[in-house]
Amino acid sequence: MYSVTVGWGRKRAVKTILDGLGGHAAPGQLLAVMGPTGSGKTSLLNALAGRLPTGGTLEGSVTVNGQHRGPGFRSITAFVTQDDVLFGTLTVRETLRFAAGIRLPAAVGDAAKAALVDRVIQHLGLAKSADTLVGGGTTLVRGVSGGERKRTNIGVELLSNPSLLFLDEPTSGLDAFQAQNVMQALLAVAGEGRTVVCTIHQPRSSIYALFDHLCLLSEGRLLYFGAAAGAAGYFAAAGHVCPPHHNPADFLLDLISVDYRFTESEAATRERMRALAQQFATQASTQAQLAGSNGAGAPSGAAPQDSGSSSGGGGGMDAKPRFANGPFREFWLLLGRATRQASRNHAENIALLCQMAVIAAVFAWIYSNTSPSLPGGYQDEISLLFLCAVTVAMNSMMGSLILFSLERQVTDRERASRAYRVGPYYLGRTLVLVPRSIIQNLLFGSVVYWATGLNPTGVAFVLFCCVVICEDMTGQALGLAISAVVPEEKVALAVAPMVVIFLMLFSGFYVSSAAIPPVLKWVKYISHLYYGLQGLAVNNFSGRSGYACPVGAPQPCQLDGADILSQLGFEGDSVGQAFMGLLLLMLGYNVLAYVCLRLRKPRYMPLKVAKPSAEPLQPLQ
Ligand SMILES: Nc1ncnc2c1ncn2[C@@H]1O[C@H](COP(=O)(O)OP(=O)(O)OP(=O)(O)O)[C@@H](O)[C@H]1O
Repeated sequence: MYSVTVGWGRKRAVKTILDGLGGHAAPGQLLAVMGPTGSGKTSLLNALAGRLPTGGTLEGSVTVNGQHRGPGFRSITAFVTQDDVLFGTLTVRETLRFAAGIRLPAAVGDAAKAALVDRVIQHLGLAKSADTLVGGGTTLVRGVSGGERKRTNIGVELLSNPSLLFLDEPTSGLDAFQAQNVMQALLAVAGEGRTVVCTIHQPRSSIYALFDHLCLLSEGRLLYFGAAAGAAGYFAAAGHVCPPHHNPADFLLDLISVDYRFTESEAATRERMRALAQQFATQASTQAQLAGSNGAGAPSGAAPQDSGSSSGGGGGMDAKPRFANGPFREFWLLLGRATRQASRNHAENIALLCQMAVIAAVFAWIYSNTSPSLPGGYQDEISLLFLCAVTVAMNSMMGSLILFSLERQVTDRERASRAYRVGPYYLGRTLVLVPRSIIQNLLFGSVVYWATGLNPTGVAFVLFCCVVICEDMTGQALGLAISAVVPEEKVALAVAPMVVIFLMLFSGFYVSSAAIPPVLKWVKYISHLYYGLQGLAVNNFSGRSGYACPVGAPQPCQLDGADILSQLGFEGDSVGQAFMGLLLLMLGYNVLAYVCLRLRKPRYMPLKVAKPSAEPLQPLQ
């Protein structure tokens, strides 16, 4: 039984999603879980695979080869989610090669892994599109067809050689022909001796004919569990005859769907459902008694069970190591994948470079006439430095936040399959951002710096570029930390600008240090904008003189760099201090992001074992 609590306050109630289900799946067979929308198919599949999200109660017993689901269960099963979460910038072969590399131990050897990938490609009918980019998702690349993407997704999971394969709606979103191809591929997978369990909503008749067994659900109750070919006969015996030349799947779904259009029709269909559920429970119980009296064991339809043997794939449930490879190997593989992704994302790379170049050109144009000798000219320089610091801070933070939010679906799926550790992924992904950060900011600095009146020495230019690069990398780390702390992408995107505005306030530009309330003085120490502006200002104004005073000041009047730094609250500071602050913040934000990512691992609901020794319900024949 699976139930959740819904509603708030007085409207709080317990909702039963699955009730009194039982079943058995055998190796070499394809079991389809079918039912109308909302009948509990996905919940049942997740419950069997141990992937129900936390928040609710799950009671029952799930056994594999007579043993309760234990720590080794994950290593012999694979789960294909309804959405094909793959990286669009890798080809089908690269996607599968990566999966083989990361999920199989190094001892298997590269040649054997490549051979295995080729076999999976052949087996799933992907040879024609093996070297085509997967496409779709967040990329603008067209890529392979929906059916090929789905089969690639299945291939990724098959590479871990599972004995038991769960698939949630493998045909959803596919046209009839693609759906047929996918299901035929699954039949071939089952033919290797694996147990395949999939949910399906409305299969065409040729797909229905591929199922060995059928589990029919309606409103969380079992209405039929047995040979798919025998379902029509079973319901005909109960007075519900499938018309000739009719798709049995359509007939069954019409029969077991609740008609919500009118109160009367809803009551009538619910009553029919109750009677069908009752009839099946009686039939299953009679069959169990007969089997018991024949000495074949006593199947029970009361507890949710699934018993899949494991002759076809990875063997028994002996606990394997948590990860197939060591952290160094994971790091290299993940770094390789991230590098490929970054280098293939041409449109994004060009857009980012153009963005920085255009902003830099606008700054250069607007500030090209500023001069220290003009009254208040130093204020223009401060504004320009502040704008540079804000642009870099904002750009880097939003960029990394969006990037990691978009990748999250794939990484969550990979982490749920225990493909790799967080550390190697995090390190590989962030290292790949470094060259981009350097190129972008060198371009930005080169356009802005020499066109405006900033400190015209080579050393000052190099330091300017180093400060913006460091600030950029710190901003990236902050973006990652926000995306890790706030798991919901849209909320994270709303939080990020607020954080920037908050940090901007304490950067030293809008409010001088002296005016900030003492209780908030510490905020500047966690602001990369503060250190960015500090580094840029100290680099620009230190050792310079001859700045004209603002209009209105008693003339003649001149300021030197130290006076201006003092106005900004940076008197006595050095560029080294700014670098140190940025490096420490970068480290701190990265540690925060890493820890949050680790803590935010996918969590699933534990199973309360209700009937430990019950025999699984055998399918009706
Ligand atoms: N965590 C939850 N909290 C509240 N209700 C839930 C929860 N999980 C599932 N449900 C409800 O349980 C019912 C079954 O959901 P489930 O997703 O398993 O159905 P389904 O048959 O897979 O549907 P579909 O074919 O539309 O994907 C639905 O009414 C759903 O709204």
